[in-house]
Amino acid sequence: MLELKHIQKSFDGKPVLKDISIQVEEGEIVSILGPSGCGKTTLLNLILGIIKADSGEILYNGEDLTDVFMEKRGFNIVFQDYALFPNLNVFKNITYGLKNRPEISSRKEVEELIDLLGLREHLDKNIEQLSGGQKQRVALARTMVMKPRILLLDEPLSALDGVIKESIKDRIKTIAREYHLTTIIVTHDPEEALTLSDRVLIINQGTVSQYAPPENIIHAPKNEFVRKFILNQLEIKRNNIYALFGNRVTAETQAV
Ligand SMILES: Nc1ncnc2c1ncn2[C@@H]1O[C@H](COP(=O)(O)OP(=O)(O)OP(=O)(O)O)[C@@H](O)[C@H]1O
Repeated sequence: MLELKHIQKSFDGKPVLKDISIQVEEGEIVSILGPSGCGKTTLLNLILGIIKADSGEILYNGEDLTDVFMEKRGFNIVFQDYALFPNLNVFKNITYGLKNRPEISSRKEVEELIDLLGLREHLDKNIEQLSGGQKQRVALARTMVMKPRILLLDEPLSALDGVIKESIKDRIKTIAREYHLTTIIVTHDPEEALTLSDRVLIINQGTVSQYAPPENIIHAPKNEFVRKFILNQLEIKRNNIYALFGNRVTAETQAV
């Protein structure tokens, strides 16, 4: 279990995270959701260990990681821009981290992951020959072969659309379930957070606005912010679509 206790972080004297306390169970998928600039990426970086909190504690299975360096925490992140090596092919990108630490994953485990993520037919390709969704899957595979204790994803679906988005969403869920991997995802999209996660952390003004399973957020929003920011956004999306096409669909349906 990952525990954050009273995390505070300011930049240049301006508080970004004022008091964040949450617990993430082993194998859980948690989304961090909130408006632009609310501190989502900052919180992810604090968990990863790239930056340090001003105060508060980070514990993993009871071990205090607050002052432990990033490399020693054993967490791993897939960055928003994937950060793949353009001069290496897909297979070499996936296995890059194993060069110095081959004991982490066996050849069989690497092969299983390649199949799970549907990458077998792309192994010899260069990175620039891949679509956004394929790059995303390579980035996921590259991170997964290193067997992180926690998988961190920064806006993993933001560059993807439609069917590809749904398929990556399913693969993230499958990986989290199959590997019983604690997964923490930053997103600004309420639909993504609510459909992908076991629990959603909603941050507003540096504090936890609500931290609950998606069904609770939908059926029992804890405050005005959750109602307005999260649920209204979904309602507006829906209404926009129906305002555009609702009548026409009905007319055509009736004509048939
Ligand atoms: N290294 C830094 N130095 C100074 N200010 C920073 C730094 N990193 C983040 N900030 C500030 O902290 C605030 C939160 O940034 P953060 O990137 O965590 O927000 P976010 O919720 O991920 O935003 P977005 O959804 O737009 O990506 C912003 O006001 C940002 O300008």
